Amino acid sequence: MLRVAVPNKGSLSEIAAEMLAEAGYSGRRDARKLVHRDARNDVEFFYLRPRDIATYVGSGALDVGITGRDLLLDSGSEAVEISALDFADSTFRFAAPAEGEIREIAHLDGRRVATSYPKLVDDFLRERGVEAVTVKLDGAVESAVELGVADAVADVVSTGATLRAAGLEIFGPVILESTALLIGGPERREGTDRLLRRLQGVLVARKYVILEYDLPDSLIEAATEIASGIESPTVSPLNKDGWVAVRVMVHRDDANEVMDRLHDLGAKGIFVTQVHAARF
Ligand SMILES: Nc1ncnc2c1ncn2[C@@H]1O[C@H](COP(=O)(O)OP(=O)(O)OP(=O)(O)O)[C@@H](O)[C@H]1O
Ligand SMILES: O=P(O)(O)OC[C@H]1O[C@H](OP(=O)(O)OP(=O)(O)O)[C@H](O)[C@@H]1O
Ligand SMILES: [Mg+2]
Repeated sequence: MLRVAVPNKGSLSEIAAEMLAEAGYSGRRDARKLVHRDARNDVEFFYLRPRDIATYVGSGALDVGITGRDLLLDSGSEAVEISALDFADSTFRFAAPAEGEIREIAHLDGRRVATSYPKLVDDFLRERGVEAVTVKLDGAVESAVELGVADAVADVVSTGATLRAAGLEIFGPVILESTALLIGGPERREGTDRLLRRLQGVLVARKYVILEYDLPDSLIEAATEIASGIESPTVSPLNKDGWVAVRVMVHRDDANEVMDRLHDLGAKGIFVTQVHAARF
């Protein structure tokens, strides 16, 4: 039975649970439950703090887990990235008071940097020869400067709204680009590949739609240039001389533009359907 670590709280938990459900797994019904066994799929889910997941997986206590790249690297665990999961994208950045003196990482020498990711920050600064004191906080790190416990912060940035609201401005290089990951131990356990294929199926289903339309067969080449599909479009005969039916996968975000272009080319009866699941 594959033992899977799933985030029980925070930014990752809801989408992780949604993806597993879309991938055909049953999940816990009660948010206080710590373990859920999906016997049909031969998987057991352990609901854990996102920050602890890399520790469990790296030690071999659990086989795989869903967590953020920033949390994985900060943990110092031996767990490895198996695949990115296309959610919880963020960058990890330094920030200091706008109009202040700290404008580059060299200015952090001898200063205090508040963060929830002390290893990530220490490693980054040490490699660049900067000696700062990291102040470990659990969250709401942006308040640390205003409240006088630090001179700068290093934190997760998505829209930047939290930093702006605290009067802080980003400076220095990107510390890390983070995203949600499927992680595993140093050795890949049996059953991991099946979970990975299912999650990748969910990613494809979220990203693509199926476009179908009818077209004079003389226009197939031009239509393929507009939408070429993953391999190539499926073209079937219609019961009308000189016409074909075409089926093709397109990026969800491009679907309307592609439909407009196919319409202008001469396609008829263009419609879009959802992909519910996929295997590649
Ligand atoms: N605003 C955000 N946008 C995108 N990803 C985020 C955001 N905040 C946190 N993350 C990502 O979520 C993961 C952090 O998990 P964590 O549980 O700490 O989330 P959280 O929202 O900070 O939860 P909490 O603060 O309630 O503990 C990290 O990988 C981090 O990069
Ligand atoms: O750039 P933004 O879109 O504003 O998002 C970034 C903020 O989101 C997260 O905070 P969260 O809500 O998780 O609170 P926390 O600081 O307690 O972790 C993160 O720690 C930043 O503070
Ligand atoms: Mg947070």
